[in-house]
Amino acid sequence: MGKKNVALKVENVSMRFNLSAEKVDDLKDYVIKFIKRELRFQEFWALRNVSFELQKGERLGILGFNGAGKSTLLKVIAGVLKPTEGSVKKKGKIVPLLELGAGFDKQYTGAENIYLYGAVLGYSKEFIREKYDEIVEFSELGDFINVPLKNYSSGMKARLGFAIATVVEPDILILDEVLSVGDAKFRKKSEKKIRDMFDRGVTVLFVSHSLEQVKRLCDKAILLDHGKVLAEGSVEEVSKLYEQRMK
Ligand SMILES: Nc1ncnc2c1ncn2[C@@H]1O[C@H](COP(=O)(O)OP(=O)(O)OP(=O)(O)O)[C@@H](O)[C@H]1O
Repeated sequence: MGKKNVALKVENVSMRFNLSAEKVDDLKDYVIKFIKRELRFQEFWALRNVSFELQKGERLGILGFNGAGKSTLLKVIAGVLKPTEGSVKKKGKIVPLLELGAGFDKQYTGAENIYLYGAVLGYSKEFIREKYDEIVEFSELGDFINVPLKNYSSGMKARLGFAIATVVEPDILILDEVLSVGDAKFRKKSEKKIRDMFDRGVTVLFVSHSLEQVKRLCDKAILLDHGKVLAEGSVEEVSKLYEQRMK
């Protein structure tokens, strides 16, 4: 495959978080400790030197136990977090389906939230207006679309979030556990929508705790362990290694 087909290049990405190591009781205590320079932060590296490359249309599963750094890596690639070191180069429009509905306001109706959340995702008002009916239909909310979100069940909110976020045609799609939302029927429908995007050659980054789902949807995988890439290769090879480590 030629270089011109590279959709995503992650180079030596490291991400450091500062965890407060000192117990601070209140603001006064904080100020005193700060002045006396007694405040220490413990450094924590959630990602260490992560590098990989994806060609257009490749679908990468990111495997690893709790706290391995999977969500952090997706956030760095989506541009939500700036890496402490390293760089991410991407080609085309990227749509992150991270925490669905994080941009929702409970006081407003579903219809109003379509515009609100759409704006959070960077869509124009005209674009949302054009896609409005399609979003409502996919969400299957019916008359509930005119009810404030505080009266929605969590599955209903997730359905609306998924419908809004997937109405665009992205070049790179980031999926973090989102295929586990909604009931079985909606999950099936979501998976079909995502498969249709696959057919159109979208590049995918996928995190799921369901190994079976990763095997079904991805062709490549990496295994993260304490922020480092432990293995990289075909989804069969890497998931075999992951399964061995589970025992
Ligand atoms: N904002 C933050 N500040 C400090 N530490 C953080 C922050 N975000 C994540 N971490 C830490 O970074 C590590 C990796 O977290 P991350 O959420 O990326 O793991 P994960 O592989 O997605 O885990 P899970 O499978 O549980 O979702 C964890 O130890 C977590 O506590």
